[in-house]
Amino acid sequence: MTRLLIIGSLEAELGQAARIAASRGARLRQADGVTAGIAMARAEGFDLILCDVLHDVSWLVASLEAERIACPVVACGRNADAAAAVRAIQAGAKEFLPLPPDAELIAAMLQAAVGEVEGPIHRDPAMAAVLKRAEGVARAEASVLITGESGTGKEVLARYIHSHSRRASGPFVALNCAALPEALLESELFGHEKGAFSGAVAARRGKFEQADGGTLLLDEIGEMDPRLQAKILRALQEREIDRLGGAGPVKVDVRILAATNRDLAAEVAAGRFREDLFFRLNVVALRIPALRDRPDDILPIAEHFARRYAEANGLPPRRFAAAARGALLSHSWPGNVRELENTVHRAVLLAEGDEIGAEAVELHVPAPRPAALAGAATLPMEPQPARAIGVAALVGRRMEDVERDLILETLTHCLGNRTRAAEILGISIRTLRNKLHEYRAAGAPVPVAPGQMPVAPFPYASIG
Ligand SMILES: Nc1ncnc2c1ncn2[C@@H]1O[C@H](COP(=O)(O)OP(=O)(O)OP(=O)(O)O)[C@@H](O)[C@H]1O
Repeated sequence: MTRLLIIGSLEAELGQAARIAASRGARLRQADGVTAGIAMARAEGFDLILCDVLHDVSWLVASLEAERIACPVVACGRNADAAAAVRAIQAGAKEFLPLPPDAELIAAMLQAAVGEVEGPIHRDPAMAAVLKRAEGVARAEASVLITGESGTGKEVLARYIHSHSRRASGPFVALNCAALPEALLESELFGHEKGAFSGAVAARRGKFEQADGGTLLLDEIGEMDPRLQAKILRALQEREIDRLGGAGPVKVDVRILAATNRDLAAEVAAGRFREDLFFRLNVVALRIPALRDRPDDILPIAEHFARRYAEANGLPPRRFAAAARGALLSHSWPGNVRELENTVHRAVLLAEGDEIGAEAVELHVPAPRPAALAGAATLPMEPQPARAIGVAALVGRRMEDVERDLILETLTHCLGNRTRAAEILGISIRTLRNKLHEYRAAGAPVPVAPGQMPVAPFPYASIG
């Protein structure tokens, strides 16, 4: 179920949008203005915010970013108001929803906000076996540890388990434990009271409380430091958490799913991960095979994304030519489904003619991995972080040049989608914007997302 916050008056067309969203199963909250909306987002957590352009979308986006409240914002306004749409997108809104609302666009927007609701696309027996096991454990309350290389679909599988569980009507909340430094991660997980630390200007519910009655996915749990591991263990055992600066424990009813691309057993052996927490999380283990080990999944997933991105960009649906299918099947997909999705997205935009030809399928052949830099505790065949790939080739270059190239290359890889690029780079969107501004001023070509100019139909599939 999508938790949707609407900022604006529900009297006119926005009310219609709210009714459509509710009829599509969204759980709605409404705020009259941005200040009230931010307070609600801080306290409750949402999957999506729909904000009328009559309100200050730019301030909303900047405040969410400043408070690290990860939630996509879709701006909405009267169809004819193109200038407002452009301003909203420039202010950082993911998309623009023209009013009066179209029921199908709202459905697509809600679906994109919660990710892949249809469940993992699959045809390969190796993946079918994983899903069968996932369905089997979904209805139990046990914790599940999902492992697999980066981009194999661990979060997709976690959502699938949630949607097949008894908690399906409750919230699904995901947190990337590697994305934040320890102190911030702690307040993100457990929440804090007003004044708990300098900068805690208002009380905030943590992810545990937001997931109450539902499921909490702790992604990249292998990156969590031991002190927080102990607090997670306590939350699991006692079913209660302590807000930072709070007066006493708060009861929570949350099922924990954890995901990692590390070999947690090896992390335990190396003394970096608590054994008791490992056993607690690893009640059921699900390992998603790398895409190259389930080749029968490649074409169905590619076709799914070809349809989705054609629709999102207002292009006719096209099939892959035989040579393109051959190229997709012979690639090793070190970035797994995420890489396949990006490749297909790009191919859909580049292809000319009635079919998607091999020339539109741009495949990146990864540089060989220097053995000396390979991480000891990663899974076999794990694609290494960029720092381990070809670092020697960078010696002799200026730091700022390397940074610029990395930023622009990542943005190109993300087809100009700044939110995604900032996520991958681990920097705030504001930092990214400032850097791009500098590069543009210095004459560097900066890629722009095809969906950045709001031309109908709007590419909702790019949310998230
Ligand atoms: N079987 C699938 N069918 C359709 N889409 C998929 C499938 N598996 C993954 N995806 C898509 O691929 C992308 C990466 O998936 P996801 O984020 O779940 O991977 P992950 O293993 O959690 O990655 P990471 O380790 O980097 O967090 C997402 O856009 C997701 O929707």
